[in-house]
Amino acid sequence: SFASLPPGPKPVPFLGNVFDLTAKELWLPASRWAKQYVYVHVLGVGIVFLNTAEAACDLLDKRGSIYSDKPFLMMSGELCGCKNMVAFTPYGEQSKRQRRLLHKAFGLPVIPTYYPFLQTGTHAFLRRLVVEPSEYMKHIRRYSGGLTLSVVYGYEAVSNDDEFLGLAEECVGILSNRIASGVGIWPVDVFPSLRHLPTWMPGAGFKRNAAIWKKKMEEFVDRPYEFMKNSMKSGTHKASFCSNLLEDESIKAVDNFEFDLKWSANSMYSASIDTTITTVSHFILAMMMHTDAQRKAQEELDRVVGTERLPTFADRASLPFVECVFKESLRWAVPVPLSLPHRLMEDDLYNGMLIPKGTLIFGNIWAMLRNEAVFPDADAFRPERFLDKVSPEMERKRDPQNYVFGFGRRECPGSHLVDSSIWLLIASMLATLDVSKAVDECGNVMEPTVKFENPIFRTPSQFKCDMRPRSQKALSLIRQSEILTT
Ligand code: HEM
Repeated sequence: SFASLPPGPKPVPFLGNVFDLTAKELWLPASRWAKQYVYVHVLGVGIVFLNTAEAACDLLDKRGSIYSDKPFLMMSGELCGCKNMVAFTPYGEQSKRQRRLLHKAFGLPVIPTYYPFLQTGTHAFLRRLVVEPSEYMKHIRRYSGGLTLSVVYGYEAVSNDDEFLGLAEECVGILSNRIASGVGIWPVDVFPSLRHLPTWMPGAGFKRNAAIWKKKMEEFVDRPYEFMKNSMKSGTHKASFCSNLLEDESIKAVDNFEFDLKWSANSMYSASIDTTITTVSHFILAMMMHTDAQRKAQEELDRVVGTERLPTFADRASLPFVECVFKESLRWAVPVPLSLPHRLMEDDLYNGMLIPKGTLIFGNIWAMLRNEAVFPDADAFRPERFLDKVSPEMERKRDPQNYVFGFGRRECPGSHLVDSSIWLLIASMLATLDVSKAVDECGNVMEPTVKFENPIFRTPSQFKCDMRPRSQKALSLIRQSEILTT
């Protein structure tokens, strides 16, 4: 018998499921179309959404040798110049070299060497937040972009309007809202000859946009790198991931080293910003909606850390409820809900279905983290769920960190950094701030309304909230942190 394709919504002739693939919250219909796996196609490009952890593990992890490629896309890769960004590089020598560099920068063993950086960055974030709480999104951007700029390039962002931070905001915005919107497939990806349309012709608007975006992307990759090289030349540089590697003669000898370094550095920088913003905004939203959970975490911090100092990594093991808040924030946020696409390199058979070579595979992380069998009352923010005693197997199954960073050989190389950086940010905010719903001029409590408009990241639109120091003592701890760290 012939194996059939996985189920999915009915396509229209020729165009396929173009009309089903909305740019907003695509993870919602993708979860509804079928329980386990969904097949759609756009202009003949096959796409599978994997809605269960089992399917993601069976295919993306266990069959990683054929499920780790990336699509070659004429529009994003070639015309917009993104093909050497780590999330776009085909599976092979280049992607392996780049991932080795990322691992050198942010692999598990090196994370503790960043603790002082993370501490200083977190305290500076708190200081900005108490001065200007309504601008929390900008402060998170400055924190996360600033952290990678300084660790990766030795560059210190001087203000929220820093030029490199602005460039990153603009470029990541173009990438996710324009270039990769929907599932990121453009007519020119399917009919490469369209690239030869003269730019002035109707229908060639994509070429004019691509030319503008490509220039921006090149600036985004080149300018921080040139800053770092110039400061090395003049001897004014701060030691950074890039400068350390450039001074290491044995590594420098590897073919394509500088090219890989430049693009890997940019990938670390660009991938850390919107993901951190999304996670921390969800945490703030959750705390203002669930003051009971906030109080419980604060009581734990007061009992374990006291109110005479700010929390540190040494406290982490003694703060089980803060850990639950951290995990639940990641689960509830699902910062990258459809992960990033992988491309299947050969025809594959799975549970009697045929998945053709070239199919793009999206792990539907949103659906996995809303699975009622593992997370009862899954839509609710309920940190206590992680305190329920369960088997070691279930313990692993319900750990959001096993999902939110994607799967297999393309899994997020920033996961260890995030585990430390966002934990400290959350613990420090809980220790010092009270978060509640904002109140308008007439004294009415304002219920937050959030929308999710970014096609790649589940970033909540900015909402109003009230954030203030828990006490005079907390405020002076925040202010003193500057003196202590400088
Ligand atoms: C809460 C924070 C973050 C989340 C939820 C997150 C999530 C993800 C996900 C889902 C993927 C796709 C994995 C796949 O294809 O299966 C990914 C890829 C990636 N992430 Fe992250 N990420 C976060 C932060 C970071 C940070 C801080 C860095 C900086 C080092 C980073 C660097 C990357 C890179 C370079 C890739 C592409 C990897 C490849 O294609 O080989 N991420 N991330």
